[in-house]
Amino acid sequence: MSVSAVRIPPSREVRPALADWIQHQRWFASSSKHPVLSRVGMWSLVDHRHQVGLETHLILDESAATPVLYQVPLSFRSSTLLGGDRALIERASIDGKPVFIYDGPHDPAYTRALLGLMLDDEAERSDAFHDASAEGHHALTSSDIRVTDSHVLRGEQSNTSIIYDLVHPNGKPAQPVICKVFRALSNGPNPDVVVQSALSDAGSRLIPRAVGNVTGTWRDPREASGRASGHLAFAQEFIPEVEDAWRVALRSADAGESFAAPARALGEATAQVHAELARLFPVHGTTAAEKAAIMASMRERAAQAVAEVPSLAAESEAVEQVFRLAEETPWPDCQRIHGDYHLGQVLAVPGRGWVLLDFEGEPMRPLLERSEPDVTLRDVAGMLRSFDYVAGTYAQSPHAAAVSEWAHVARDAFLDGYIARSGLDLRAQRALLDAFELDKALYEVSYEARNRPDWVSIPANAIRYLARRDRSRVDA
Ligand SMILES: Nc1ncnc2c1ncn2[C@@H]1O[C@H](COP(=O)(O)OP(=O)(O)O)[C@@H](O)[C@H]1O
Ligand SMILES: O=P(O)(O)O[C@H]1O[C@H](CO)[C@@H](O[C@H]2O[C@H](CO)[C@@H](O)[C@H](O)[C@H]2O)[C@H](O)[C@H]1O
Repeated sequence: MSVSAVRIPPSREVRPALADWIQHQRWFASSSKHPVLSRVGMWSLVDHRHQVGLETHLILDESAATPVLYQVPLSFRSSTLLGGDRALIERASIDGKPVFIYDGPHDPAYTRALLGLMLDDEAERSDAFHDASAEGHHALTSSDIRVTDSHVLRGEQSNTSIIYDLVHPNGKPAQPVICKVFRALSNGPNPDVVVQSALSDAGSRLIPRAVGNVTGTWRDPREASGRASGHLAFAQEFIPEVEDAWRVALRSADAGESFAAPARALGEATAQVHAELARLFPVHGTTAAEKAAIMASMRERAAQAVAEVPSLAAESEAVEQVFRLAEETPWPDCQRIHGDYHLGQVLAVPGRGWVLLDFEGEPMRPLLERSEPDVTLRDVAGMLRSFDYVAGTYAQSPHAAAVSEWAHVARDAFLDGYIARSGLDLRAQRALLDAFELDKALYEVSYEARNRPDWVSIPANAIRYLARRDRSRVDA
């Protein structure tokens, strides 16, 4: 029986079962026990068999000081989805008929329609009441493919990623695709899509090939104009059975192996991506206003970190001294960068080397700010912090001292690789690099306090060290 005609009635109300389900999702950011939810938009996709209703609801949560808008794709079936028990949100009765409502990314009808929207450049509009639309765009290099299977990527994720198994029209297996469905929506282009699509269209092998994306416009009570537009989903080549650099590094540190060669290669890859970004996007001398804004943001983060971990107040003067030194040195140019660069954002791909992911920037920054040109040293500093995190992870183990040395060697090798490929003498920019590294550790204190309180000591200890380290040495 077809349920494609079934619609949740056009009200702003969110059904109680859906409200309850949303609160338990990993991507639901609010810590409030009483979210204030309303439906502000919706669009439908067309199931190619016309048997499943596919609606994407835009649900606003106003329980926090800053309201958050979520993208919630749902599928409506007249009978149960085989193997879909864990994705069932509600068993409802609409217009006297039984309807099974599922989390869309787990329903093959939704995943197929979503990829089709991108590859066929289709557009979907909702009615006047729901006032939203979605449009698919295929990438330059996308090819003719057919979906054979799909599943949701497991693990801790702030968005929801769908992995597709695909075949070419002749039945031969095609490279699988991963499609990230952005959950928290903001006005403006998403840097993850913009930056990686540009790199991919230019033929870069240092990021996964782009396949397509979905953009949308919607009514948005958070905007002064009442409307917003931005990216809703992004599909890329999926590189199966690979590990990220964080896992590779942890294993290497645990085994007591030197990470010098991989870290050097990572430094080279990082410099290469920065060079490609400088070719594809504008580069300009950092203005006094940009410098002032970055320094102000560093001081804001320092205050925030002290608010999270009051004992860090003892470091405030030393932190300020690092910032003052940074202000006095000449600054390099501004350009597009990764923005939240760490070992978890890099894949180790046999035969291809390091491949960078997730150019979305720091999740705790507003989206529009994350698309602004920045100093490449921010990425370099992010990765230096990540090597320190490996050491921090083993801080209580019997071989803590050896892992600390492991991290020191890895940091130095990473800088060597970056310098060799970029031709920039990073060590001559030590004062500024130190400030960016301290800034990242300050950000991490707030990030960990909110997300993984057990980890706070890693960046907090780093702040104590970085604020007071001997600056007469030029190594990492
Ligand atoms: N193209 C890809 N190929 C292989 N694995 C990927 C790919 N994209 C993402 N992943 C895996 O998914 C994880 C989450 O992806 P990420 O882009 O960081 O999502 P999020 O922004 O939701 O955290 C990555 O750490 C990686 O393990
Ligand atoms: O990957 P995301 O974009 O969600 O980034 C956030 O989460 C990261 C943790 O998953 C966090 O990274 C911090 O922890 C890493 C180890 O798990 C470490 O390698 C990084 O250096 C450290 O910053 C990241 O800061 C945060 O934005």
